[in-house]
Amino acid sequence: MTLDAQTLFLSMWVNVTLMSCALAVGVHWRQKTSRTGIHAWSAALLCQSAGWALLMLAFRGWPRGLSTLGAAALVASVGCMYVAVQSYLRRPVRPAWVVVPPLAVAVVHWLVFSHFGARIAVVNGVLGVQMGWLAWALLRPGAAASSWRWRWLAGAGLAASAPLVFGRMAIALWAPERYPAFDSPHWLNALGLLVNNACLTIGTLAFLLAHRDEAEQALRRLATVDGLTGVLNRRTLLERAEEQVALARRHCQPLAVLMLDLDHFKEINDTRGHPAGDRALELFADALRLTLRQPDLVGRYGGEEFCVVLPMSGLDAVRGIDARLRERLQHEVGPLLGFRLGFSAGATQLQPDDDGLGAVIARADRALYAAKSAGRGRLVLEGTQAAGDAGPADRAVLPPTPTIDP
Ligand SMILES: Nc1nc2c(ncn2[C@@H]2O[C@H](COP(=O)(O)OP(=O)(O)OP(=O)(O)O)[C@@H](O)[C@H]2O)c(=O)[nH]1
Repeated sequence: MTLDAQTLFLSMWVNVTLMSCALAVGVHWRQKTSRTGIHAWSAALLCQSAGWALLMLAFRGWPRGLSTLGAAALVASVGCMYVAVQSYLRRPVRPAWVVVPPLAVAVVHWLVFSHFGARIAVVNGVLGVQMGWLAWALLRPGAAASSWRWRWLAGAGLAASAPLVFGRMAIALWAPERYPAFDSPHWLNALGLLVNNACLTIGTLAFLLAHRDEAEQALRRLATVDGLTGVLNRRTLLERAEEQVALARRHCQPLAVLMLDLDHFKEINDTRGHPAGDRALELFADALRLTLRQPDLVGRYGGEEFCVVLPMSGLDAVRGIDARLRERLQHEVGPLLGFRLGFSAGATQLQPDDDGLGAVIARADRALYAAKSAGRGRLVLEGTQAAGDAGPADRAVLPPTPTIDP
């Protein structure tokens, strides 16, 4: 069996065109997650398909114009691959890197068209540099936190293609008379078509994997994080807090739980509307996150109620957090919202006889209720007897700070 370049070309062209159409139709344009990356890859395949078709058509007529357009389309195709790669590596896309190479190649190809070696060398040189750079961006160690599977697949395909393209450039530069015409049955053409086809098929698989990984991450995020505020949702908070309680009990370490509830929140909704209420919740959660340390857990416990779990911490830490949060609300959040936001808080510590998280949260909730009953805008501490500590339990009501004035 001999490798027929025309049959190989046709099978590559049909494959690339079908993959491009299937991706464009199969991955909905309105889908929010990882939309840019997969559609950029689909556009790359479409440019490949157009580029190769134009190069073939150039043998039938208007060779200068059609082969110039074909060369520009192939370079534009690698520009679209760059957008796909940057999108999944979460790196910024420089529009100039997408637009300038195909335009420059088109101009130079048109100008040096009568010089066979030069025009082939220019196109292949630019393609080789683009592919080599992309392969490096994908394969270099520590390229991104994203999954190595798709990076490796896409990078390997590009790394295999780049030397072939550079080889074509070298022949065109130094032995143009030996350069095989694109439609001739030469082994170099057959090899190029085979590698190109394999690289694009593997690339499609790689970007589908990247797309799936990103969608999976988005789903995982949706399942663990509260959509409005970005803090943990109640279920995830309780799961992680339960683990922290078990650890604290095993190692006789302190652990504090702080419940916070916005004051007069209903009034904000009623007088300023729900969007203002939502914005207040978002800014409150942001302020809370900024006030906490990395190992602390924060979650939305109910509508305008938040729960904070502080591993390895006692009530002193709670006092500090409460004071810093009130400060932040007054000086940073208030001016952003245009009104003052206040909260009540109740806190407690893990006790040696607590049988689990439920008991600790129930005590913190009671302390929060006491803070509300005592006039809001304050912190109530309950149960200072820490795990492993034999001191008496007490309850302290911290003085109120200015509450909301909606
Ligand atoms: N905008 C908005 N409002 C919410 C959300 N979740 C709960 N709420 C509202 O929060 C309000 C809570 O009202 P209350 O339980 O009376 O609490 P409050 O007005 O803060 O009163 P105190 O806690 O006693 O100071 C209700 O009107 C809920 O509809 C939300 O996600 N967005």
